[in-house]
Amino acid sequence: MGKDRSGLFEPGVREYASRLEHYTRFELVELPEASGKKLKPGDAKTAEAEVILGRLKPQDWLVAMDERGKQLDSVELSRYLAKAQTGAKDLLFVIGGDEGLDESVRQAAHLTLSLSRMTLPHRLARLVLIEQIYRAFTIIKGEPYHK
Ligand SMILES: C[S@@+](CC[C@H](N)C(=O)[O-])C[C@H]1O[C@@H](n2cnc3c(N)ncnc32)[C@H](O)[C@@H]1O
Repeated sequence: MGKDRSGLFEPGVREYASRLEHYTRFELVELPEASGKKLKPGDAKTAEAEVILGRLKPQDWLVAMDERGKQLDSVELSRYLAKAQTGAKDLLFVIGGDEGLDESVRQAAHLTLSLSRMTLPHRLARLVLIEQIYRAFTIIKGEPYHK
């Protein structure tokens, strides 16, 4: 959720997005956050959830990013990606806005994934996640990036 124009993390995200193009079709979708629109936090999350779930297609595996989710190591994440490839699934990783993700998004998720038990700003979570997706593809290909 939300655009990243901070200049802090976005160059790194762009770099990994361009590296990922060698391995897969990758699209970064920045949906407008509802939290700045004078809605109560709960209402903002519900509004954002409707937009997120409205984009879900039958072939998608939704991965809800949440610090309370399951923790995988990089090799385990690479196996998850490989399994999605084998099953011809599109992975839709969703990072929440300031208020986090609505329960309905977590309920609809194929996997709720934690990057750590610590709360990260969502723009930093985006950078960490995309690096891990890139790393996972290099693991699948047996390339030396992951040591
Ligand atoms: C600022 S955090 C929201 C925190 C919110 N208070 C909550 O309880 O979810 C914004 C988003 O970044 C992502 N995020 C932050 N820390 C994370 C972590 N450790 N693991 C996975 N995702 C994380 C999640 O998608 C979260 O919805």
